[in-house]
Amino acid sequence: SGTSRPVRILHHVQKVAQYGDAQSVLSAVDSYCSKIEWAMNVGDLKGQILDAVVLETRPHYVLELGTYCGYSTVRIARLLPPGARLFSIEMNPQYAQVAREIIQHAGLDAKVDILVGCTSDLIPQLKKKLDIEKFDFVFIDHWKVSYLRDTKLLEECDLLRPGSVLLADNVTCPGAPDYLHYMRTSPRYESQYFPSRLEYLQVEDGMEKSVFLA
Ligand SMILES: Oc1cc(-c2ccc(F)cc2)cc2cncnc12
Ligand SMILES: [Mg+2]
Repeated sequence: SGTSRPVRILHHVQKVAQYGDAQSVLSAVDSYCSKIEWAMNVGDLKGQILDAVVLETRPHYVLELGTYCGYSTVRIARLLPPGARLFSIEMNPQYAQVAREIIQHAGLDAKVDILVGCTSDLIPQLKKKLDIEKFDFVFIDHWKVSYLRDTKLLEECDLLRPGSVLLADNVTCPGAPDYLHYMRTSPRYESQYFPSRLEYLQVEDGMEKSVFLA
């Protein structure tokens, strides 16, 4: 097949979703990935947990680790007040380009910056590059082996404040056992598990919400 899966998703969004309507973009991705071909978007079921945590947190500065096609980026950005900013890190340049076009189709490109590179390289540069002090909300959804390393990097780079909320996808499937153990035993976090299902399937998955204490 000539195109990639993310490009096929983008073409479907551009064909069926209303320009400037974030909800129609989310619905287009979810219908394509539940009926035509599976893709690793957070999906609508876990997406409702993400929505609830974002609304409860009311973040001004948001960091996302792992953009893919931008589904969760749109999901989060559509709930942010004017002036709030979302920075999303994606290491695959093709994914990043598809995400930019899906986010633009949703009319949310003014709130979102996609940074292409490896989280371990970019996280230490964020304070200087973005002139940001701390992140109020972090959505972790990239490679599971990097969850714990990157969380410790956020701490070391002083990018979290008391009350910062971290929400991690896929802590059950594919799983992030070292991250879960750290979050559930560290005195620096208050952690809570939200059981759910893997996107578009009946497989068990879940999200871990962790509040940084100090
Ligand atoms: O939500 C996700 C799901 C899966 C995944 C893949 C294969 C499988 F069999 C089960 C689950 C992989 C991911 C990688 N990065 C971010 N999110 C992901
Ligand atoms: Mg995921």
